[in-house]
Amino acid sequence: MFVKICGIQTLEAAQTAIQQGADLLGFIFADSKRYIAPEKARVIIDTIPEHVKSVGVFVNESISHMESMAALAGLDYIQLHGNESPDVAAQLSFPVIKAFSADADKLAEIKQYPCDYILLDHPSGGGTGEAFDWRQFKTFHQELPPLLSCWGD
Ligand SMILES: O=C(O)c1ccccc1N[C@@H]1O[C@H](COP(=O)(O)O)[C@@H](O)[C@H]1O
Repeated sequence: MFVKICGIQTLEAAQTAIQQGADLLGFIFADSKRYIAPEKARVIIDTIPEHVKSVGVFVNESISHMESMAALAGLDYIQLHGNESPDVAAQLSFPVIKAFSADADKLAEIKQYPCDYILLDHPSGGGTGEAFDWRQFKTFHQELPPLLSCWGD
């Protein structure tokens, strides 16, 4: 099991997530009640152990904005959580996690997307905490890059 805990805003939350076995910590740089400024994220990221990786979540931002936020915060991964085209992902200098709405009909589109991880989310979007029926995607991993599944973290 590979676990990502998203919406980290405090050192205490990061430490608790790590103690509970998180592999990835997510920092929200999109419009959200869980937003964190990159400078504040940097302070937290500087304390996390090497085996835990940091992820910055963005929604439909420019490449230059994401690159500079990622450098400022010291991110390991950029998560694209909007309608970013494959070109955007291909131009980023950071490893990419691409979020897709959990829709079995999108398999062909998802397969073409250049990224390191796929993240499946409820069609209502990121940060809603809505669960989807992940059992319908049980066999996806045979055809896709590594898969992260969201259900209200
Ligand atoms: O968490 C947020 O506030 C957020 C805002 C905008 C885009 C993505 C966001 N979070 C990411 O979405 C997934 C799913 O969240 P949830 O299960 O709906 O709470 C979460 O893992 C974050 O990566």
